[in-house]
Amino acid sequence: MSNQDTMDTTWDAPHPAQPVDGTVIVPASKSLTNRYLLLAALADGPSRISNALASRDSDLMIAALRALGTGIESVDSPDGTVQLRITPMDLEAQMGQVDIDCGLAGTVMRFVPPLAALARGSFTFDGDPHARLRPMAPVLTALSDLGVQVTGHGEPGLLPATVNGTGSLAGGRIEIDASGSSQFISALMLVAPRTTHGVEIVAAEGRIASPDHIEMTVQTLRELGVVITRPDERSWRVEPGRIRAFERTMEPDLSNAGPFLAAAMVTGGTVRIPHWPSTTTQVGDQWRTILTRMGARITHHQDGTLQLTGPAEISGIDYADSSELAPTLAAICALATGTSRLTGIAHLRGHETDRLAALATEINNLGGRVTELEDGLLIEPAPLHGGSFATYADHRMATAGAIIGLAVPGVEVVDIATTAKTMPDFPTLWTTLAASGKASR
Ligand SMILES: O=C(O)C1=C[C@@H](OP(=O)(O)O)[C@@H](O)[C@H](O)C1
Ligand SMILES: C=C(OP(=O)(O)O)C(=O)O
Repeated sequence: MSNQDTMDTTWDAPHPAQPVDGTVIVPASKSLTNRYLLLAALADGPSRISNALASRDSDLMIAALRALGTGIESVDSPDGTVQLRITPMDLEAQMGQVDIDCGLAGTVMRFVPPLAALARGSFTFDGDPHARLRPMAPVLTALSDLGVQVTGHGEPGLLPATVNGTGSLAGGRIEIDASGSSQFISALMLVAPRTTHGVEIVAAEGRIASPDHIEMTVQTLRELGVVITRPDERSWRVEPGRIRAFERTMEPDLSNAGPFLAAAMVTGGTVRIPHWPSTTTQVGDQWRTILTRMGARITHHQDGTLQLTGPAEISGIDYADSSELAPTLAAICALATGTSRLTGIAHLRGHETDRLAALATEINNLGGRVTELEDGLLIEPAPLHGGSFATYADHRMATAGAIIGLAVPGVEVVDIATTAKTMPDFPTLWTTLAASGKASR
């Protein structure tokens, strides 16, 4: 596959002589930060988000919401975290013609168009070159089905596209094909309480991608007072009503905790992640199950710190629906002594890049034995060697390359800066962790 979206700078992945032994403060969840930001724009009063994620995706969400008339003030806290104070958008304001940059953020390109339909103006969405390849049709079609005027400017069902908002949405029943992304359903669900009659969302026949992220949307809305019922297991009825203003502290991003936990897995070291929530809607909580099955010893301490010690040998795993955890998991599997099968992730072909092709190509370039399946990856044990690891503008490809480099000498990750999408400090956090080992390996 081509690597045209990436820059050609390379980063020598740290390859420490000792197993890692460190504590990592993982930045806040992208999925929670961007959901709460959008809901604050629609809430019934000013809201506050503490420990907000500061990254490209959250910056893009903030810029998009500001362009729609939301007031967002960023205040640096003494502990180094960011607090956002949000004043809801004025749905009566005339916004005119507004351009919205989605970058490569799925949460911006899918979640913001329905919000634009509630505003007054003409809102044109576009993004990075690869954003124009990510599926958009189910969101744009659902908006059309709800009576919104939507105009595409490129290939049908892709960005760029313009949404003409009239300041209100009647609501109604819509069917959404969520086989390509859970974000299509989340997008309509997030604005549904502010429609006149509410929305009943029915998942069209077929697999529902990343279902945990839909549940995160449901739980977040319910927590803010929105009534959601389940007419059956493939539909959600969202009642019209207020979204309560709130003050919330964001959890660490448990998906982004993955690479650091992986560092302990692949070096046989120990990593501690403070503030691991005892209950959460984040898919990354599955690391506890996944990595235990692969041989890790995990303790969740009373103070909230999750501690993981990696095994001498990593076991392979059969795992379905790993969603955004898959690139990190694939990197760990490539270093396992047994075979792994990651399934239920066909929709990863529409993520930041075609992740199934990218992972197979890049791991195999380092001597790996990865086969693309129709809906996932088969990863067989093979001795890996150093080389260049291309990342295709995908932050999780970059962290996957770093994980392999920790265990294999001479791995050079192309465009490590792409990690800024959700974790701008990744290179520093990683280099510090890599240097944390005490005992000899
Ligand atoms: O709603 C969200 O915050 C997300 C949903 C998932 O998207 P898909 O359903 O497209 O996998 C996930 O992979 C993405 O990183 C974040
Ligand atoms: C798929 C991902 O992102 P996005 O929110 O852009 O879809 C991801 O972060 O793995």
